Amino acid sequence: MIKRGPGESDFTSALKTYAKRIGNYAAVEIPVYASESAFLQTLSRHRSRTVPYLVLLDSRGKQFASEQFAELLGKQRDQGQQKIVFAIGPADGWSDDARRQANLLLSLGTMTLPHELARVVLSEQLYRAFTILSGHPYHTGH
Ligand SMILES: C[S@@+](CC[C@H](N)C(=O)[O-])C[C@H]1O[C@@H](n2cnc3c(N)ncnc32)[C@H](O)[C@@H]1O
Repeated sequence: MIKRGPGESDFTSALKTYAKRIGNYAAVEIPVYASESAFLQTLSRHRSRTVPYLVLLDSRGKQFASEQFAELLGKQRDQGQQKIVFAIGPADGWSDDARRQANLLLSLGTMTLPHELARVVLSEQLYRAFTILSGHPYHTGH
C-alpha cells in the first residue's frame, strides 16, 4: 500500500498504487500537460522517433471487456509496439483534431467521470490487463 502524501487526493494515491504495480510489467510515465495543444506538440516530437500507439480516453469511444482490453495490449506487444500512449482529455473533452490522430478512442463506460477518476480506472484496468496476460490470479473474471 502507498501512503497518501501531503496535499494528495485519494485519486492520486490510488493512481500511484496502480502505477507501481504496472511498473512490474512495463515502464510507466504519467506526465501532465497544460493543454491539449501542448500534449499534441510533445506527441508529434515522439512521432519522429518511434511512433506510439495513441489511445485517447473518451466516453463516446469503444468499450472493451477487461479480457478484450488485455488482448489488445498483448497484440500490440506481440507486434513489437514500443510505446502506447493513453491520454485523458481536458475538461471540455478532446477536439476533433485530437480525435482524428488517435489509433483508438477508448471508453470506460458511457457515463462521464472526473478526469482524476478516469485516470485511476484506466490505471487499474491496465494493471488488470497485465495480470491477465501473465496469468497472475488478480483477475478472476466477472
Ligand atoms: C471531465 S471529462 C470531460 C467531459 C467532457 N465535458 C465531455 O462531455 O466529454 C475529462 C476527460 O476524462 C476522460 N473520461 C471521463 N469519463 C470517461 C469515460 N467514461 N470513458 C473514457 N474517458 C472518460 C476523458 O478523457 C475526458 O476527456
